Amino acid sequence: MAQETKNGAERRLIRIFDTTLRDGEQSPGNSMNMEEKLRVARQLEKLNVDIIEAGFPIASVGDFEAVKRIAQTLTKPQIAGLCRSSDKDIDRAWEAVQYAGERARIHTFIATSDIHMKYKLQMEPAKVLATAVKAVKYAKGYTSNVEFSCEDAVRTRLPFLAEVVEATIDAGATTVNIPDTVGYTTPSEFYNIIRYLKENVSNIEKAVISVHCHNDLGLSVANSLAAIQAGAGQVECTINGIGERAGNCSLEELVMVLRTRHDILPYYTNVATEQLTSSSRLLSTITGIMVQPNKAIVGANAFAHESGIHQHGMMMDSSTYEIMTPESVGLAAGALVLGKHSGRHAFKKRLQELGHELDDEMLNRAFVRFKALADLKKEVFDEDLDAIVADESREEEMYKLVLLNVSCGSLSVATATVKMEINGQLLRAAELGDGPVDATLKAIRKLTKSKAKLEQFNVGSITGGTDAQGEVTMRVSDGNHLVVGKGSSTDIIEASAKAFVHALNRLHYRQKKMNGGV
Ligand SMILES: CC(=O)SCCNC(=O)CCNC(=O)[C@H](O)C(C)(C)COP(=O)(O)OP(=O)(O)OC[C@H]1O[C@@H](n2cnc3c(N)ncnc32)[C@H](O)[C@@H]1OP(=O)(O)O
Ligand SMILES: CC(C)C(=O)C(=O)O
Repeated sequence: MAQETKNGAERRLIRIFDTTLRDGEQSPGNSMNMEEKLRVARQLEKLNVDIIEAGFPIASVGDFEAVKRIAQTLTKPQIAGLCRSSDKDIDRAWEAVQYAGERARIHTFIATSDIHMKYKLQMEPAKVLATAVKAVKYAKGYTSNVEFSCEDAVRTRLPFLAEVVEATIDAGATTVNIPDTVGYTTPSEFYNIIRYLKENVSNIEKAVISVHCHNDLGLSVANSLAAIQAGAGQVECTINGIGERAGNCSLEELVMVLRTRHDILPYYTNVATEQLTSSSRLLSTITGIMVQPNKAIVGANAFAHESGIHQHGMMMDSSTYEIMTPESVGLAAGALVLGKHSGRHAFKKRLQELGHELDDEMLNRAFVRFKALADLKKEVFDEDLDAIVADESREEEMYKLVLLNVSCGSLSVATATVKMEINGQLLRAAELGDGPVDATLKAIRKLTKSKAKLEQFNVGSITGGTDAQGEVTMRVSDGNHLVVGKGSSTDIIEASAKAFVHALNRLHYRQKKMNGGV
């Protein structure tokens, strides 16, 4: 487990437990269907994380099937399924993860803080302790690889936390997780909590201590790092830091802290950091949620130098303003420039570098879109490719936009004519509206008979210049589900129409899934 460094000092392995597909997916706007989850899981495998928490199998049939499929498909990482401390949850988790064979992990949890025990579980501490022990023993009946989490550990009385940790290790837990469920702790406090457990739990060396930090106060990465320094051996984190409320510890940030400051931090991870950018982009493409430009490591500006003094320094030597190289996180230097003369090989290679593995049919469709775009733009950027892939790698489409014609101006009423293919039938409608987007959405609503509500509408430019692609992101709800729709085009009205049709297709898919049709 330990690795020698050049100067003979020991480095400790920090296991990376990725929960993008479980805690990450729990946050609004981030839910994914099975195919999308599988694509993210494949990318996480390339990223070489140690453990993937693929979902919460008892939560829904869809979640169960996704965990099962991921366990059946991936060959390298351990696959964990989360479950409450109850036999039926554990049975269901095992049913899904068992396909990973020796790499299957059951992750069971129960809350241990007074607040959670009293108000949520309405259980006495002794009952919680007994339930936790029983759950771990029951899970051990299926596999030796059992993780136990004390939910809201940070707000748990320390002697009780130590008692639960000791008892669950005795019951067979091989990883014990200490979550900061509500993002409340600070680095020094969390360091002391982990040290307390190290010093007061007699069997602590028999299990790996894990931490799972939320970001409510913006401290999740700092707290995880403090826990590592206190002896934690596993960190739970997510791509782009997504997760409940303000999110989880960001995988890319934590991993790059360990890599960049290896001079003072004697730890290492197995993560292939060159895959970080692709992983981040793939997730954004799938969920439609972009990372803020100034986000550390994967934000669009993370390696951009705009001001003169910085640019001058960079020209003299990049170490003046760069503490890590763009290449180390997968931002390729000297990448092929894609334009209208580029061929399928270069196109496919760049897509792969960006984390997009498309089947032949999707690749062909995306290539046609790429050529059309290259005719309109001088240079096609990575962000343009992400948008094309987002448009093309859609789940089964009930509704297809065939044609859009809009007329508007300061003196005329906006009119939109839309032609769509619905269930193989070509239909056309025209509507007037309060502006071209309103008219377009009205016409689409008329054709699809949809009453879905537009909750949020954002338009942004993918790259610079007047020939840039506009990207529209919408949140649309049908009362039962809230989905994100995305569309891109050099024409923002067309991008809006595509985003709305994308959202309607997603709602249709969710509806079908809810009715058991998927
Ligand atoms: C901190 C975290 O991130 S925890 C993980 C959060 N993730 C999720 O909740 C995933 C999605 N959840 C779901 O789909 C649903 O909540 C389900 C399927 C898990 C449960 O649904 P329901 O049976 O309808 O219960 P509901 O969610 O309303 O309430 C939770 C129940 O679990 C109990 N419970 C909560 N945590 C635990 C636990 N760790 N162990 C045992 N029981 C628990 C609660 O006391 C409550 O019990 P009650 O129904 O007897 O009152
Ligand atoms: C179930 C645990 C690991 C969790 O998600 C939390 O406490 O935040």
